[in-house]
Amino acid sequence: MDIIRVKNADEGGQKAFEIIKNGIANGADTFGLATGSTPETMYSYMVSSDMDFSDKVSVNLDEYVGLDGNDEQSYRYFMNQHLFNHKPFKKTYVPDGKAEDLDAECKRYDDVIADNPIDIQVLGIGQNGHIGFNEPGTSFDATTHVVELTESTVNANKRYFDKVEDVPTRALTMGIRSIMQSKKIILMAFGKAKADAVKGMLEGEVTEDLPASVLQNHNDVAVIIDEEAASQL
Ligand SMILES: N[C@@H]1[C@@H](O)[C@H](O)[C@@H](COP(=O)(O)O)O[C@@H]1O
Repeated sequence: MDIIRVKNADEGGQKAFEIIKNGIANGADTFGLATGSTPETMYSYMVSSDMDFSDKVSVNLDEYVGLDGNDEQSYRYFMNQHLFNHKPFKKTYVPDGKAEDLDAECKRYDDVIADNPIDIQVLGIGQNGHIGFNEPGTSFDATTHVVELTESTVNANKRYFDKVEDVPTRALTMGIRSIMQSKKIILMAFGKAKADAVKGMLEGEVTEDLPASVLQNHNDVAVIIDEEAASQL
């Protein structure tokens, strides 16, 4: 893994943006995208650039079950606000959290991923080492599936909701197997709360107990970490 140490989230977002830019110069046209506070600076750099993404495709990692794209807490809404409303893409995919048949939606999303192989996948990391919404214990062979979120994840994400009871307890997520099929992966982690997960991911054993550790088995990963996230290394 290529470990890129930066001062803060702003510099990290800039580095990630440069990797995206170089990727595009080398033919990348399908991007696996992530939500959360971590990639926000990268999206800002994309939005304020003069780049055109109108022939690019995006495939997002995950969505809360029960939230519709107009809901301000949905990941579809987040993506529209932070990127797509400013920089239109040719096509943007996010799992449908309101699908009546969630199993069928998982199958449909696997077809989307198969039809749009990801050139560059952007990831954040949860405090417990989750990627996307693949919580500890998820099989490395998983494809798109419905997950019951752990208490740690619900608590970490409650800051976006009025009260903790409003945080959905289930989500649809791309599986680890699909994430690992991306040609290139950029994982960003900023802040002290991520330090233990970052240490486990980089220095621990490869184990389903810490999903991000699977990235040790991928041959093209850039890990962008700030000083606080690197503080346990
Ligand atoms: N499903 C998302 C992940 O994709 C994200 O990496 C994680 C960390 O979020 P943040 O970047 O806000 O710390 O939160 C959520 O669980």
